Amino acid sequence: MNPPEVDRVAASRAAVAARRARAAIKAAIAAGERNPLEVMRTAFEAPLGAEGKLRVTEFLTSIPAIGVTKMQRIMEDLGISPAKRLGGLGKHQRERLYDYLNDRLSSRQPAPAKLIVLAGPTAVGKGTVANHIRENHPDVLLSVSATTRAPRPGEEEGVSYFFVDDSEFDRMVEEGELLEWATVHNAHRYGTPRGPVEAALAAGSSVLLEIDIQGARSVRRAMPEARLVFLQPPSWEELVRRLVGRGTESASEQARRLETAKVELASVDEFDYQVVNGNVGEAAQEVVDLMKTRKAKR
Ligand SMILES: Nc1nc2c(ncn2[C@@H]2O[C@H](COP(=O)(O)OP(=O)(O)O)[C@@H](O)[C@H]2O)c(=O)[nH]1
Ligand SMILES: Nc1ncnc2c1ncn2[C@@H]1O[C@H](COP(=O)(O)OP(=O)(O)O)[C@@H](O)[C@H]1O
Repeated sequence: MNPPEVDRVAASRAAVAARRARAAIKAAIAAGERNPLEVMRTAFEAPLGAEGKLRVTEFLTSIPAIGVTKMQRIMEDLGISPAKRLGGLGKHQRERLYDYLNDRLSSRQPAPAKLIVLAGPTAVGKGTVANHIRENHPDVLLSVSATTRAPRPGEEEGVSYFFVDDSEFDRMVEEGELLEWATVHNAHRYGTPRGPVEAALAAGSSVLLEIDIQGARSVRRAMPEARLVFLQPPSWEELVRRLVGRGTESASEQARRLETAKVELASVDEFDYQVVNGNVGEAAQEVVDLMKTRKAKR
């Protein structure tokens, strides 16, 4: 071998060894054998060592409680670019990341959630579970949405929804009165009035939003402390049965909603909790428990 080739071989061996060292650190974090905070301290002291060369993205996802979605959110919240390595973080980024993980890892039990978003596919029973909570847990504020759709028989203004026309909805959007809003099922606009939610939270009450998945994503951006609950059907067949059994949509609309439901079911990983709506009372209790008790994340 001539000298440049020797250099290349040595360099590629060093690269393989470095990759192995990083993989070993990640495996040790994942197995609980190394404390992520200690790994960070080592990285900051020796930015060119194996710990320092770990990408922040791979470091975070090796921590058992953090999946890819959560990692992306942390990176976004802390303003860290995905290319960064632990050793390459600036002083403020180091402090923010360290404090974030320190808080998260040292409080073994999360605080009760005050703001819960209940979302899930069409006809899974979101409205039914929310109604059960309204009737049995009067201390929980159920946000009343504004909508541009017409009232159905039996629906009450200000209880089921605030029924507004397009121009009033435009005004609410323009004046920032909505915490989030979305066009649902390609048909009508729905939005969460900001005032009552903020007032209830300020007074220390628990608030439940029963909204669609786009809305859940918007609330997460606007209020990162919100916990997102995905209501699951016991099975796909049962979801179809509920949609057809409700009988409020035409056959073609049912088919369209079921197509959307497939996409919606695939978004479950974005949520903090899953609750299966087998029995309405039990599902409602599970949701309420998230607000009232210190319950471990699942
Ligand atoms: N983003 C958003 N979605 C909402 C809001 N209020 C209701 N929704 C959603 O709008 C969808 C349609 O609700 P509705 O017209 O009552 O018909 P449903 O499909 O029979 O429940 C449901 O998925 C609700 O979760 C809201 O304020 N914001
Ligand atoms: N746990 C449950 N078991 C059986 N049927 C249910 C259950 N929850 C809801 N349903 C029924 O399923 C249908 C859809 O429920 P709904 O609350 O309107 O769904 P969503 O608000 O998610 O669109 C309704 O006919 C409702 O009575």
